[in-house]
Amino acid sequence: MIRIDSLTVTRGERPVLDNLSLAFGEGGITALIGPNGAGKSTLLHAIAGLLPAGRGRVEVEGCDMARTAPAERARRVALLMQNDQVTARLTVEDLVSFGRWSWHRGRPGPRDREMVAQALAQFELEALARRQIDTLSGGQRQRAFVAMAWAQETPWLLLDEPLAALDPRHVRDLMERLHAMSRPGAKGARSIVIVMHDLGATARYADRIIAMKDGRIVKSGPRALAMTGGVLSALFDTGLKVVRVEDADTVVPA
Ligand SMILES: Nc1ncnc2c1ncn2[C@@H]1O[C@H](COP(=O)(O)OP(=O)(O)OP(=O)(O)O)[C@@H](O)[C@H]1O
Repeated sequence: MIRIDSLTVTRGERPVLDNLSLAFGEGGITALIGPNGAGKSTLLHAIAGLLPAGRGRVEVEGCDMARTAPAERARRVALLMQNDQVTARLTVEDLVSFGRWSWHRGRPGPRDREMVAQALAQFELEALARRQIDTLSGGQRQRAFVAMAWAQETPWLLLDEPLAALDPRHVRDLMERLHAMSRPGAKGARSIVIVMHDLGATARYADRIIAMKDGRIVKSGPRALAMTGGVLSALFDTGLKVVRVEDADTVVPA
């Protein structure tokens, strides 16, 4: 369970998260949606415990994240930040191995090697394992970062716009994979919170949405109920509607 109580985060003069309260349970994909500057990334950072303790409280499975040591936090949530970059010369395998740091602290064991191998397989990176990160395409690099977060083996996976550099096939492949691994009861199931701008993918794959605007929650709940044309149109200040095409929902201009 993630529980957020009266959370206010101020940058400069104004609150970017404004007295926000919210709770949601394990399992499935929770999509954070909303216009640029709504506060989605800030909320993800707050859940990961990366903001200084301020007004309000964020708990992940009963743990007050702003007051928990980094290594402890890193066993509860893995955060993939937006536009994560590496400047060092690293291979894909090296990068994915970083996901295991909180477990081995510099002395990788068999479990660490097994999880890195699984991560490379899960995200179709085996053929790229020895390539330097800075020689990859944007989409390949993005997959390598998601694999690193996955290898951290946390119950919660927080992903900030992981679809940004992906072509349609890789959007579908990644979302299918995340969807499968977030099913309650799946082997090693993860609960996934994901910032998404792709409303079509949100309509198709999210189980739950949290719609944010101006640092507040406009609507949250099961996707099928909360993600309506009315909510989306008000959220993005443009006419949008949810329609069913073949077996899945998608979003089109109203
Ligand atoms: N370090 C900072 N200093 C000042 N303002 C900041 C800082 N970080 C974020 N903000 C402001 O906080 C607000 C929320 O930013 P945030 O990145 O959380 O939004 P977002 O919903 O993730 O946006 P986007 O969809 O564009 O990524 C924005 O107005 C942003 O300019």
